[in-house]
Amino acid sequence: ALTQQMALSHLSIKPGDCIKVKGKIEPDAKSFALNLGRDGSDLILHFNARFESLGDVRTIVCNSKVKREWGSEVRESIFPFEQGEQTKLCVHFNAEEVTVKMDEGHEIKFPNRLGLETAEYFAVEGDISVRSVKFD
Ligand SMILES: C=CCO[C@@H]1O[C@H](CO)[C@@H](O[C@@H]2O[C@H](CO)[C@H](O)[C@H](OCc3cn(-c4n[nH]c(N)n4)nn3)[C@H]2O)[C@H](O)[C@H]1NC(C)=O
Repeated sequence: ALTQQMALSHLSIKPGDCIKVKGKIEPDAKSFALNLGRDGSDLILHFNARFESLGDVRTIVCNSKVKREWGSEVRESIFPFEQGEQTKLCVHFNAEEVTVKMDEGHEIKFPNRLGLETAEYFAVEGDISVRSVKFD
């Protein structure tokens, strides 16, 4: 399992809000993840950047979680992260999809399988040290 760096709950994140995370990826990072949803058991997005983990190399794996059960994974085609570097991610969602904007304009979209209209939970885990989290 990934070490939890930060978990915020009792939020009321609305469609259109942007969650901006700035952090530094560890020099020997294997994996880091962002989780957004109702709580740790019900996630509209688990965004897992794997440098080298679970058989994946430099691959973003996205998934959802419903009542603690993982959904079906999607492996993205971009991997705009480097070990030891600063990174900035902006997560926002609506009832249809979740969007993650990364550095240099890279962007991925993932279906909002739970159809959540608000999110109360946001967590960051793995080999990243979070410098700031902004909701605006
Ligand atoms: C090929 C073998 C079977 O498939 C593999 O099955 C693994 C286990 O489900 C998949 O890894 C999980 O993928 C999840 C997203 O779909 C998460 O990234 C999960 O790591 C986050 C995590 C671990 N844990 C955790 N570990 N131990 C406990 N108690 N909790 N909780 N959350 C990973 O452990 C992994 O991504 C998946 N790989 C493929 C290629 O499908």
